[in-house]
Amino acid sequence: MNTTTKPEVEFRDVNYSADDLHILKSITGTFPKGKITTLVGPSGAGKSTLFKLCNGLRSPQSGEILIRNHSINDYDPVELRRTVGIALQSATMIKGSVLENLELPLTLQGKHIERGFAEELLYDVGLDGSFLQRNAKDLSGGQRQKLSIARTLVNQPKILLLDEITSSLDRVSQHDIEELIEKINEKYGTTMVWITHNLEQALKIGHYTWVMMNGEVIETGESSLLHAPKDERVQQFVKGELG
Ligand SMILES: Nc1ncnc2c1ncn2[C@@H]1O[C@H](COP(=O)(O)OP(=O)(O)OP(=O)(O)O)[C@@H](O)[C@H]1O
Repeated sequence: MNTTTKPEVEFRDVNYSADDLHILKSITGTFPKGKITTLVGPSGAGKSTLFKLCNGLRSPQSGEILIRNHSINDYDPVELRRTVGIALQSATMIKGSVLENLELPLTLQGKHIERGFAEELLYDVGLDGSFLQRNAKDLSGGQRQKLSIARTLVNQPKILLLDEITSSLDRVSQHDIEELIEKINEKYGTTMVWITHNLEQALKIGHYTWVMMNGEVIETGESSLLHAPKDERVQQFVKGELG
């Protein structure tokens, strides 16, 4: 990895256990600032758990996590949630309009969204302003995912965690989402970390890649590492011989 790239998130020997299970083992590494890092690995490798550590939903038993050069422990929970946004495969919506769903992060703070900002966010994800009054439950899967991404942008996060956001979408919607993530990354300089099972997507979208297995980080570097991994287990994984 290019050593001149600044880390936006840094893990120093991080260990996490739950129910006597050692889920994350001595995680050390960085997600570089302003770049898209893809996180790949077999099912159960610990990828989603790593995300939960990044946004404070879980705390490690040992080690240190730095977010923008500050210990995660120094952030108050609201500030951390604003700094680190997360979008999930499920793109869960509340009952109501697109507008009500979009402004949810502000409603929770007792505020409303300004119309112009709402329209800009929809524009960023390829939806026009006429969507605002539509019922969120009538959106297609791809549109719902776009709205979910727009909603994470309301707080203007510096870091965006994307957990399998295209896995349940058809190829066209998948491609749409990939393009808009690249666009958002360029427009706002948002640091992105994207968990994906799709290695083709990881190669296409990621500037960097982390490969995780059994709670460990096995290989990291520029995404092209997936063409010629050094580690034998990663070689097997990219050939589809592991989960
Ligand atoms: N609270 C918990 N208690 C016990 N085990 C847990 C808990 N949370 C996660 N695990 C286990 O930790 C391991 C890692 O889970 P995690 O969801 O992070 O993997 P993943 O790499 O995201 O998998 P997938 O690609 O299938 O989503 C799994 O074996 C899971 O069952």
